[in-house]
Amino acid sequence: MAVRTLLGLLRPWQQFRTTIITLRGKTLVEHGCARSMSTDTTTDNLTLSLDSKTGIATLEMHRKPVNGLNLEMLTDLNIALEKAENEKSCKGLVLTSGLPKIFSAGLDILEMYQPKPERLAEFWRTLQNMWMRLYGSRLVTIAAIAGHSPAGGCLMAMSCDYRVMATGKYAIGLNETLLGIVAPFWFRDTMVNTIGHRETERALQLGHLYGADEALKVGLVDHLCDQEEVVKAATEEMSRWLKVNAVARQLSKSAMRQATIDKLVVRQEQDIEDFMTFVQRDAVQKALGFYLQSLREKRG
Ligand SMILES: CC/C=C\C/C=C\CCCC/C=C/C(=O)SCCNC(=O)CCNC(=O)[C@H](O)C(C)(C)COP(=O)(O)OP(=O)(O)OC[C@H]1O[C@@H](n2cnc3c(N)ncnc32)[C@H](O)[C@@H]1OP(=O)(O)O
Repeated sequence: MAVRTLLGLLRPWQQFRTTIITLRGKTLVEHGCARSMSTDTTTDNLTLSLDSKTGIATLEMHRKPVNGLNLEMLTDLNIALEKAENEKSCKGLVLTSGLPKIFSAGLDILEMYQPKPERLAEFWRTLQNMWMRLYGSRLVTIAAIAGHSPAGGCLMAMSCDYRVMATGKYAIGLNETLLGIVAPFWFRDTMVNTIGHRETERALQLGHLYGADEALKVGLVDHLCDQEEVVKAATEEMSRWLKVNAVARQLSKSAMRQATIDKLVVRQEQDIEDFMTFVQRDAVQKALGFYLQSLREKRG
């Protein structure tokens, strides 16, 4: 409190600071404003910025070409989410993409194809941690989806409290079976919690990718709007959520979600082992190889 009061006496130009942090050999540049306690972070993969007036942070993913979730991207996401979580003045987070026509293509398949075991384990643990952080966040989290969002992209969107999606020819869903792989139990649980058991059962087996209208109909997303409006619509919706008593809302969220998170907490090591065994099977490697090939051939 005393620090805040002192900072308030500083002139605006005295309050800005730039910090450079080096992390895993990469450089994060921070532009912070001491008065608002806000901190903006940009990495190769994302930008986190906080609007100090509203307390709404925007987390924009921009890993080319398709926001594929590799180890580095997931690490950056964990750091950004933790930073927003720990920033007292931050109340809500809009998760979006800076790439056209893509929210996220999900896990970077190259992390799973012909992997090095040590990195594979770290990759999966970092994904688990990112999901637990996002799904259990104290913040109001809204996904602004202006593009495709298969598999891991869909998981991230479902882990938010509310989803705004652009109308258009974009697809969202857990399509793992189309790759010859199986969505892990915590992906499945998150979908069951979002659209119910029967719809999840059907969608998972078929690897169904929903168009925007259909996603709205089954409750996979909550609102549709024009592509250019998704972030604005997400921010407008956020202001409604931020009017609710924060403690009551957070306790309600945790009452609904904590049991699902705890299931992974107690099985985290086993889940890593299961993943490693499954992914390194010959048949799975073959299926992933074919899928990667088909993606490449699609481009011609
Ligand atoms: C017992 C069980 C225990 C444990 C569980 C075990 C198993 C593991 C479960 C793992 C869960 C997996 C989750 C996932 O997220 S898997 C990833 C699923 N993602 C996809 O299927 C999306 C694939 N991509 C697409 O469909 C299209 O790319 C997309 C997103 C619609 C965009 O289309 P477009 O704009 O036309 O772009 P391109 O297709 O031309 O792609 C450009 C470029 O990117 C490459 N690429 C695309 N997606 C991925 C990806 N997910 N990973 C890696 N690379 C990707 C694509 O090949 C192109 O590359 P190029 O070299 O040709 O430029």
